[in-house]
Amino acid sequence: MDTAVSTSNVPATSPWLRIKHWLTHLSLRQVFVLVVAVGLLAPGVIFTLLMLEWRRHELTLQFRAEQERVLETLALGLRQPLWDLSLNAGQPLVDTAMKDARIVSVQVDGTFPGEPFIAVNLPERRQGVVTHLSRPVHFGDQVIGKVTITFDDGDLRRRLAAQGREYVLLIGVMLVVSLLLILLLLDSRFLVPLRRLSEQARALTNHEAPPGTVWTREDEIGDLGRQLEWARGELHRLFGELNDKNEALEQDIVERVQTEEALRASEAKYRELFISNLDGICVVDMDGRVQDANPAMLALLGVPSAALVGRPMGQFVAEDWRSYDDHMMQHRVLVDGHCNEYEIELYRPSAGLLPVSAKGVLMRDVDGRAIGIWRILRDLTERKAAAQRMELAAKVFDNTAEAIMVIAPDNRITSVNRAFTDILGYHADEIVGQPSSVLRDPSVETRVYEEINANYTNGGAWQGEVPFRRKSGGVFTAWAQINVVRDVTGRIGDVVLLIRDISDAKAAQERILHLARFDALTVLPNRAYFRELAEEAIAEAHRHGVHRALLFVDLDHFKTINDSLGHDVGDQLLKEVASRLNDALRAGDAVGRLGGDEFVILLRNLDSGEDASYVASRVLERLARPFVVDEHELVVTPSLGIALYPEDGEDYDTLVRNADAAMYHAKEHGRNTFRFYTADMNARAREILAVENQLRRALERDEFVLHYQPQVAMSSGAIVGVEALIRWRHPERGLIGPMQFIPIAEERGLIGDIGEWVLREACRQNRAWQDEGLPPIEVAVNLSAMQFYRRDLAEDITGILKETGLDARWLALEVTESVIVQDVESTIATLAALKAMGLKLAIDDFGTGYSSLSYLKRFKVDKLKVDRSFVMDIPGDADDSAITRAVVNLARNLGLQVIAEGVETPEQWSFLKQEGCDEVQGYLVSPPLPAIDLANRLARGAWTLQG
Ligand SMILES: Nc1nc2c(ncn2[C@@H]2O[C@@H]3COP(=O)(O)O[C@H]4[C@@H](O)[C@H](n5cnc6c(=O)[nH]c(N)nc65)O[C@@H]4COP(=O)(O)O[C@H]3[C@H]2O)c(=O)[nH]1
Repeated sequence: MDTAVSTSNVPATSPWLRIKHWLTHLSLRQVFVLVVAVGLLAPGVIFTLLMLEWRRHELTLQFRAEQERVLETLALGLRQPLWDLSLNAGQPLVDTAMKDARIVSVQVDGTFPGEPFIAVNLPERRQGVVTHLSRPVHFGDQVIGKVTITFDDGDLRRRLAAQGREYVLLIGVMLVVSLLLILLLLDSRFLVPLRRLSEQARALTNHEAPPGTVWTREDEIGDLGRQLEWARGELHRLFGELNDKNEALEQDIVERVQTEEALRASEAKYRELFISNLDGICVVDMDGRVQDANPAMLALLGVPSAALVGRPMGQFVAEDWRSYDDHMMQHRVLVDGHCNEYEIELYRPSAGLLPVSAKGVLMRDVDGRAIGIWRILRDLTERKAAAQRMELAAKVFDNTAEAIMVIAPDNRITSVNRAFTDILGYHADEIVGQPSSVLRDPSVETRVYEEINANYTNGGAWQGEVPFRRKSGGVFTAWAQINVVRDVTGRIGDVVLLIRDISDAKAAQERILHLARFDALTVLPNRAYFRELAEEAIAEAHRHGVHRALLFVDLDHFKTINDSLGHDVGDQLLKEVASRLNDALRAGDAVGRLGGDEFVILLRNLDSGEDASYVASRVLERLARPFVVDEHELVVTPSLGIALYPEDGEDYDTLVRNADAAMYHAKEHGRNTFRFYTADMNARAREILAVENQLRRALERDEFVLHYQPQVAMSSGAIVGVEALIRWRHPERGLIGPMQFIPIAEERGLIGDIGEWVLREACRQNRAWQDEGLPPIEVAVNLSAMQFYRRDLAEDITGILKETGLDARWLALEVTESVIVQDVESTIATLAALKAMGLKLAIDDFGTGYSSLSYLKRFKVDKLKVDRSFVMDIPGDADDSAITRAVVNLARNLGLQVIAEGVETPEQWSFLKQEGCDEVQGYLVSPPLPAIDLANRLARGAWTLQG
């Protein structure tokens, strides 16, 4: 750097100085190259020049000799030709000489004047310096001519130049080889070691890490290197030691500073701890005087620092506790170095006593000598209040009526109250520590409990019904309120369960639900619930594309039984019917009660409509057997209507409506049967409804009229009685027969009033005929089941007879066989009562019902009426003839009269007469006639079979 500066200051004027400056800045390698180059080049050049000069001289001499020799030769050779002046002889000699390229010209002159004898000149050979040499030609002693040769030294010069180039090349090669060898030597012997020395020296100056240089050479450089390496190693070691000492010193200083800082921080921290501690802390000396107190202690005692510091601590301990506190300090703290927490009361000058927990720790100096006591006091007011609350909570826990159970996070039961042991039957010792799962109802899927667990774990609280298992194994449903207690970090701690046994409430709820769904009497699904079931089944059928059937079941004449035998009997009967209906069904089918005597059956397993008819038949069959209720043997037949899903309706209401219509149809067709719904039934159902409405007003409007059909004695042909048959003079439809409205009136409960009207009118008319002076006859009146089973039937009839003035013996009552067998015992009693009044009694439609012959004997009837259905086909039909014959014989054997109805032909008449029938009634004698016509007929006298 300094050199460079000085370089720039060198005046550029002096070339010598510039060269000197340049030389001083050359590197060692450059200097060596320069020295070797100059050292080798200068002698080489001088040697070359000397050699060249020597060579030129030698070649010049050699050239001169050759010139002399050529000249001599030619002069000798031309002596004769010149003498002879023979050009032919001289010319070849000259030409031979001219073959030498260095000869430019040859001229042979004779001594005679004129032209040279021979002259040959080749000027183009002239390239260098030319030399003219001449020699006389002697012949003997005579000079006869002269030979002159011109020589060119171009060849000589060329040879000299070539020689020079060879020398230069030789010297160049020598120089390069020498330089290379020298540089190689220089590099390996000097420059590389020097560089290493230089690096060593640099490492030495920079106190760098030891390079680990090893010098093996034994020359001066190696020696120097080793010395340097040793010096560097020593220096490094010394620096290392210095550094270590330095670092140790620094570390020492840092540690000391840190210790001081830590001490300061610790002091500050402990001071802060002391100041900010919520517990009252004070330092008392060995005399018990307060040295220092934290704000909490001042607050605890309610005094300022000045009032406490320097005062004996004992002054602030309640008198009662002073000696105890003193004892703890003297015998615990001073002896053991500390004491456990104990309770005392502080005396606060301005606020009275305060319960505190106290603690003491002995303070020692560095030599372990006791120098004071740390006194730590904690307000116990809150803790005591909490303890009281805990005590209260424990009392509540123990005395509450609900079972309480606490479950730890590991699902083990940690505590239970008394109610728990009462309700679940476990003693606390038995259940505490057990997993809560022991209380699970084993029949309930674990999943249910897992869901409950998840609910309260996620929500923090949950309440609902949980099934539990008592120790006894019994299970019950409890209403559980579950609360999760979390710690301050939000982690789930204990789980508290309040368990209330709701089995009773649940049972009550189930009963209510049952009541809401099931008919209380028959325990069948009620109207609403059956609808639910049916709608469900319909929806299911809709989904699966299958069939269903709805059967509407109505009991024939149930109202009669209910009204006559009382509701208790009716209820019992319905229960029995329900039970038999249930029995008639297959699994999966259902029966419900719509109300009264109406039942519905839902058939689920249905392949076709035929299946429904099988079930309907089975129902008919099951209900056909008499029911025994309270000693009454009752026969109840049902009428069934069947509607199919989806053909007859796609919803429940439509299906019920259509099944109902079909049921009416069944009733119209003689009851105790079933009918499938057909589209026109609804029209019929509407018509029935219309009829019912009109019927209700028909009595008021006096639209009924009685026709009378004569009954004649077969023996005499005399009219012995008439059957009163009702007709309805409908304002629009004209005269309507009883079959079109009596079943409806019976079904809708209208028959009572109508029947009473018929009775009254028939009695009135009969009395009127008698009053007219016509021969007295019996008037037979049909009694519906409902009328027949009315409790006050006898009373009513007595009243009517009295009212109309008809003697009882002129009134006959016809009751169908199916009615009287409904309740045999009642029938017997009723018939006896009627009989006692002096009335005549006939069993209508005899042979169609199921009357047992034993009953027949007990029924005090006067007459059996062979049903028209048998009479119709006699005498042609053997069966009907046999039945008719049997009935006639039976009547005779029992001492009863027998009358055949529906007699239309003389053959029937003859047959009946032959069999011994007493009376006949039928178109053969007369159709039913208005009263006036009948009177005329009566007046005409006896009827005889024409022809
Ligand atoms: N084919 C045919 N029929 C004959 C012949 N002789 C009479 N009849 C009909 O047979 C029915 C006889 O009455 P029933 O068997 O008591 O059957 C009666 C009876 O059960 C009921 N009925 C009629 N009036 C009353 C009534 O005032 N009260 C009650 N409860 N039922 C009545 O209506 C049923 C039908 O009465 P009606 O239509 O008047 O039909 C009458 C009568 O017109 C005959 O030779 N051939």
